[in-house]
Amino acid sequence: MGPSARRFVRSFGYAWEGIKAAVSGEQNIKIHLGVGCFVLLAAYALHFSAERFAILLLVIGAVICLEIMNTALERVVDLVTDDFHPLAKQAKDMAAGAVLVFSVIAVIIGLLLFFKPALHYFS
Ligand SMILES: Nc1ncnc2c1ncn2[C@@H]1O[C@H](COP(=O)(O)OP(=O)(O)OP(=O)(O)O)[C@@H](O)[C@H]1O
Repeated sequence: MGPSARRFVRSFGYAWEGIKAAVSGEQNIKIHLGVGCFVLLAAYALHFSAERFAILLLVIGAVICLEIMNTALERVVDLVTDDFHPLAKQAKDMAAGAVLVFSVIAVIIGLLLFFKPALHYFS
């Protein structure tokens, strides 16, 4: 393997370490992962079309990515200051707000995606 290929593989290793650190350190990410797996299983059971499945995967992936970015930002803020700082509060609260906004959108998209297949399944 050449040096650039080795660097490429190593960067995957660092990214994997970041994912593991975020998941093990944050209860919210564990919950979102659990809910995501459950929703994917439910979609499979309801025989979702490829298009519905793709949208669902996109939404679940986006929520988890946002959670990881939020966690990264929390770490950076904690690294910069141990003291109370209004800007630190704003930064953390804004990142948490971004997760909240997309989580609400994700629930709405989920309901829209599940409505027809669930109706079809239970009728
Ligand atoms: N250094 C800081 N200065 C000012 N406000 C802060 C600071 N650190 C955290 N806060 C605020 O205190 C509240 C709780 O933050 P806390 O650190 O307990 O949780 P978090 O870092 O947001 O999330 P987690 O519990 O997952 O680490 C939030 O409103 C956050 O913005």
